Amino acid sequence: WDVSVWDLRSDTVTKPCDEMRRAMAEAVVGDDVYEEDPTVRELEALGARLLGKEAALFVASGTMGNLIALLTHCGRGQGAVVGARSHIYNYEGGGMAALGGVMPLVVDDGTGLPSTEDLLGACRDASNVHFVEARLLCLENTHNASGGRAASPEAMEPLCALAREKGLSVHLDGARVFNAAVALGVDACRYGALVDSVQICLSKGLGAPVGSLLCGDGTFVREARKWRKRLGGGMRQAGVLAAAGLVALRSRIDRLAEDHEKARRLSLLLRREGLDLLDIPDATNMIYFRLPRGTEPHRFVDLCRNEGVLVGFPARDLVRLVTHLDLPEEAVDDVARSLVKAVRAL
Ligand SMILES: Cc1ncc(COP(=O)(O)O)c(CN[C@H](C(=O)O)[C@H](C)O)c1O
Repeated sequence: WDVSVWDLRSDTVTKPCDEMRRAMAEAVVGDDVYEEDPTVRELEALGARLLGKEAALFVASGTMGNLIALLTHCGRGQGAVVGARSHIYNYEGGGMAALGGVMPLVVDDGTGLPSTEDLLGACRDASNVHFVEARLLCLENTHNASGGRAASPEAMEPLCALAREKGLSVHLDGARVFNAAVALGVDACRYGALVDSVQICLSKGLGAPVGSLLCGDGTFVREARKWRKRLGGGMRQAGVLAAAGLVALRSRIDRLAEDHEKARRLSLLLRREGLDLLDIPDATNMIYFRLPRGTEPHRFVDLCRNEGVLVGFPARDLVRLVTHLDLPEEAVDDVARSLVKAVRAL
């Protein structure tokens, strides 16, 4: 592995392998706006099957998949219940408001999932002219800001049942749902069965260069396809990209356990050297650790880069490390040594 720098900023940095590049070059393609690209159709069918949904739509990114779900489920002035620390609420440019006029109804998701009490509190009496009508509950699994924490289907079930009882649809931001499924040893279908729509990323731990799938029932996906077109997301010969996604879904799901093992081992090594790691229940491929108070983030990032490691900074004194398939197991010890050296140099 002749790599000068190990990139642990995110699992979004994974690059397509030779197998994907061959599949991309050889992909049979057609015009996907006419729904005639056979490789896109095959990818959508496989994604839907893996999540136990009727249909799926290939989209350019996880953000686009989540946005299309919000626009399909909610009308202008209606509310989507979102976690205060969720990606949808914090890192998608406010698309739900900017493009959909959808009102975020923010609840605490400190443990990765909101409580049923907070969900109930967000579902206010829509007949009262003062209140926003909640139409959608958005969940995130694994939960990024909680450290890539995986939630079990059992943990999600009461929220989904209450949402249904209150007449809300449920969307799962499943950018890393396969990390959750693999970490907890459950079939991803069990998550799909709990929700009305689920967005899965092909371009993170699964290693495809581009894209996500938005899965749901046929009616939902037909409406979502219309929203994708309105957003300019209708793609022509996208089978070139979908071919990589097929390799990802066919052969990169189970190996996510390797990324989780790398994160476990790296955590052990960093803890042993006294770094202040956050305890993450049901951890997957992420590590968060605190820096000494008052550390200038950019100084630490530079120190790490000088030691050959790129790190992420989700909050002022919090460092995030994400393991992935482009970080080999044998590099973990080097990464640990480099990070400890950078902390010691602060
Ligand atoms: C839970 C979740 N849902 C959606 C997305 C958006 O996916 P993309 O739009 O980047 O494909 C992300 C990306 N997360 C990225 C990362 O973790 O490095 C950054 C923060 O945007 C995500 O973590």
